[in-house]
Amino acid sequence: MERKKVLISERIAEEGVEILKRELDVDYRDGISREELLSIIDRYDALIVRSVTRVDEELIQRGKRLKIVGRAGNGVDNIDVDVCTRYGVIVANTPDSNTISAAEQTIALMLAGARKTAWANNYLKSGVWDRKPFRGIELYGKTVGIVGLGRIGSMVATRLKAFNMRVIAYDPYIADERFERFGAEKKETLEELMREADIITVHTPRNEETMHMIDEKMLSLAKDGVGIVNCARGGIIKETAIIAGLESGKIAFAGLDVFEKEPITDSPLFKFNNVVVTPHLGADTYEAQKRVGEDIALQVIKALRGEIVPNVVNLPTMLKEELDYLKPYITLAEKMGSIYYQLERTPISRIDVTYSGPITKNETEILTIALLKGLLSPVMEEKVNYVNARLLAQDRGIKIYEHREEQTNKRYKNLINVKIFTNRCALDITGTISRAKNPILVEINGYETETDLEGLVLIVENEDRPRVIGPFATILGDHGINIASMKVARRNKGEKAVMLINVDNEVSEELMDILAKSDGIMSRPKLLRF
Ligand SMILES: NC(=O)c1ccc[n+]([C@@H]2O[C@H](COP(=O)([O-])OP(=O)(O)OC[C@H]3O[C@@H](n4cnc5c(N)ncnc54)[C@H](O)[C@@H]3O)[C@@H](O)[C@H]2O)c1
Ligand SMILES: O=C(O)CC[C@@H](O)C(=O)O
Repeated sequence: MERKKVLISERIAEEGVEILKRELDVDYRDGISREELLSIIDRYDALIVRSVTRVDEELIQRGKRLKIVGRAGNGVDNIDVDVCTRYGVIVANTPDSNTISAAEQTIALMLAGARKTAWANNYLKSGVWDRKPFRGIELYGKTVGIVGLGRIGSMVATRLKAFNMRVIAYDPYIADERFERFGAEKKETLEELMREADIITVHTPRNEETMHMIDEKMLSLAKDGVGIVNCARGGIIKETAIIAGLESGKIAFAGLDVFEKEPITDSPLFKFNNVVVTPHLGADTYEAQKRVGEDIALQVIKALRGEIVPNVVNLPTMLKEELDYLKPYITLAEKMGSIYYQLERTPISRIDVTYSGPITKNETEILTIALLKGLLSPVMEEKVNYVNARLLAQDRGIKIYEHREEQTNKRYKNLINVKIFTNRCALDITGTISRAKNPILVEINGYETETDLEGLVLIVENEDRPRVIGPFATILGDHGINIASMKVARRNKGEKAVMLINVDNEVSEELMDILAKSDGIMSRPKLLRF
C-alpha cells in the first residue's frame, strides 16, 4: 500500500521527524515559500506547521488530500480553524508540550527587564564598565498582574509566588477555584488589575477580543513606572501604546518575545534600552521542542490511521482519561448512526439523542458527532469526519437535540437512545457497551434485542408463530451461511416479531429473495454492516 505523505513546512525536532518516518513519507521543507507550498500541497495527506505558515482557505482548498494540519506548538492564530472545519480537515496542536518553557521565558524577560540585564550586557561588551544606569528593581514584594490564568499564566503565577510576589489575575472565563489553586487574587476587571500591578504579563490567546486589549487607554490606568511582559502573542499589548508608554516614562521596562508582525527585524521598539526583545523564543528549548515534535508526529499518525487524535482544536476538548473512557461509546454511537441509511432512504428532519447513566458526567458532544459521522458517511460524497460531521448534518437541515438523564431505567449502566425523525419517528434505537466493551444494540423500534454491532447482521420481520424461524435458519444453512448468534424479539405474543442474526458470511441478493419468500417472513431481510 502506498505510504501517506506529510509535509513539514517549519523546523520541528528530529525526534518528531523520526517518528513520522516510521510510517509516512516525510517531506521536510523548513521555510518553504508560500508559492511553492500552494503549488505542491495537493500531494500531501498531512501538513505540519509552527507559527509562521499561514493556513488559510486558499491553501486548504488546494490541499485536496489533506486530513490534518498539525500545529507543532500551541497558538493556532496562523490557522483558519473555521475553514479547516468546513473542509473536514483536523487541526491538532500540542498545548501542553511547551508551556513550561513559555512560562520560564516570561520570567526570564521579567527579570531581564527589572534588572536591565540585556542593556548592561551590551554596555559592558562595548567596553564600558559603568553601574549607574543599571540600577534595577526587585520582584520581591511587588504585585504582578497576570492576564489570562490558563496553562502558562498559572505556571507563571506559581513560579512568581516563590519570589514572594503578590499575584493578581484577570481571567473572566475560569472558575474562582482556579484563582485559589494558583494563589492568585481574582480581579473582576482588567482595569482593576491595571491599577494595582507593578508588572503586567499577558497570557491569553490572540483573538478579536484580546487584540489590543491593553491599549493607550488601558495603560493610562497603570502605575507610573510599570513593567510589561508579552510572551503570548504580539498585539495583545498594542505596540504603539507600548512605544508611547516608554517615551512618556509610564512604562519602565518591557520584555517582548512576540510582535504584531513576525518575523520582524526592525521596529521602533528596538531603539529603547529598557526593552528586552527575543524572536519568539518562548517555546524554543530542547525539552519543549522534543516534546512538541514527538507529540505532533504521533497525532498526525493517529489522524492518518483514522484513530482518535487527542488534541484536536476543532473538536470538544477532553482529558486523556475521559477520552479513554468514552472510546467504546464513540464506536457504539458511530455504529448506531450507520443503521438508519442501511434501512431507510427518507430524508431526516430531526434527531433526538438521549444519553443516560454515569456517562452523562462526560463530554457527550463527541458521541453525538460520532453518531452523525456514522449516519452521513455512507451517503455523502464529501469526506465526513469528526470535525465536519455536525456542520454537514446542519447543512442538510437536520436538527439535532441532545438530552441527558443521570439514571437509566433499565438493567444497563449507560444507554444511548437515538430517535430519527422524517415526518414520523422512522427509527428508534438504543445501544450500550458490553462488559468486554463491545457495542450492543439493546432495542430497535420497541423490540428488545441484545445484538452485537459487529460484522454482518441480518434483520427481518416475521410472524410470531411456530415453523417460521427454523425454516428461515435452514435456508441460511443450506446456502453455507453460518449463524454466529441470533435474537428474536416481539412486543406481544402472536404479533409481529423481529429477528437480528449475526452471520459470518455475505448474503447475496438472490438469497435475500429466497429468504423473503420463506413462510411467515413479513419483509425482505436487510443486511446491516458494522
Ligand atoms: N511565546 C511563545 O513561544 C509561546 C509559547 C506557547 C504559548 N504561547 C502563547 O501563550 C498564550 C497562552 O497560552 P496557554 O497555553 O496558557 O493558553 P490557555 O488557553 O491555556 O490559557 C489562556 C487563558 O486566557 C484566558 N482568556 C481568554 N480570553 C481572555 C480575555 N479576554 N481576558 C482575560 N483572559 C482571557 C482563558 O480563559 C485562558 O484561561 C497563547 O497566546 C499562546 O499562543 C506563546
Ligand atoms: O515555536 C513556535 O512555533 C511558536 C510557539 C508558541 O508560540 C506556541 O504558540 O506554541
